[in-house]
Amino acid sequence: MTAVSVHRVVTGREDGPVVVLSNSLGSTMAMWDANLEDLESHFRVVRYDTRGHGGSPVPEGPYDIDDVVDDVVALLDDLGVERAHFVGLSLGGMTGMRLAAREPDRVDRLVLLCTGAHLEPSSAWHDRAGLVRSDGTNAVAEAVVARWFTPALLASDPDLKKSSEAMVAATPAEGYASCCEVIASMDLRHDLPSISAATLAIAGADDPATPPPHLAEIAEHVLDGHLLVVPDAAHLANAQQPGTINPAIIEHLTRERP
Ligand SMILES: O=C(O)CCC(=O)CC(=O)O
Repeated sequence: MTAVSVHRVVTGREDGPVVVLSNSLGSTMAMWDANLEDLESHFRVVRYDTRGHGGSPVPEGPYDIDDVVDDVVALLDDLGVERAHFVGLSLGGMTGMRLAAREPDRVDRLVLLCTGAHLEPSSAWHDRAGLVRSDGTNAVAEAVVARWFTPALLASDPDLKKSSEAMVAATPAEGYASCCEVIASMDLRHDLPSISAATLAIAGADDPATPPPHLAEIAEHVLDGHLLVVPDAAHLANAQQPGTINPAIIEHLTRERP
């Protein structure tokens, strides 16, 4: 499939190293709001909406992992960026793993949050795609957000629950379903040993969607991987625990090279 020109916003230090932020299924670049200010003081920050999400085009599916990677390569080419750090959560992390394995010259360092190299069973992703195509993204919004944040946080912050469910429900059904099919057909386990970019894998201790063993597998099999498990965080750990995660990302991306 031809790459699409994704919706992007570029902010932060004009002279800083470039960091690309890649969102999760059912979200937009707004999922990085709690991380932005800290990252902008160190980096040129490129946020984008994965195809089928937010302000990006919604080509007819199905898509596969190489389609979403092609979009990132086109984005970097368009911005004249030869090589960048890449920070991705869940679907965004899968995009980062495949990009780093397939286009190693384009990726400096990687941060992979709440993601997995292979999410089974693929039938569950096809079922979710079918449900969304027939009933819309509103049909999955409440269940999805119940995995994004811990139950205690959702109970104490009804506005967060409401705005997060609205974000999922605003995702175009065809875009959401086609990205479910990216996950259904994706198996990056064979890519991991060829990822040479220094990789920080961050897990939410309470993430029911991609629990810590998924991130441990990634950290163990890439060439230079480290694992951080963040307490009191579910699937959108970056949004629930920015006070822990922002410094960890900055430290990983600015650490002196050995
Ligand atoms: O968040 C993602 O990008 C994929 C995993 C997911 O959809 C989490 C969930 O099960 O809702």
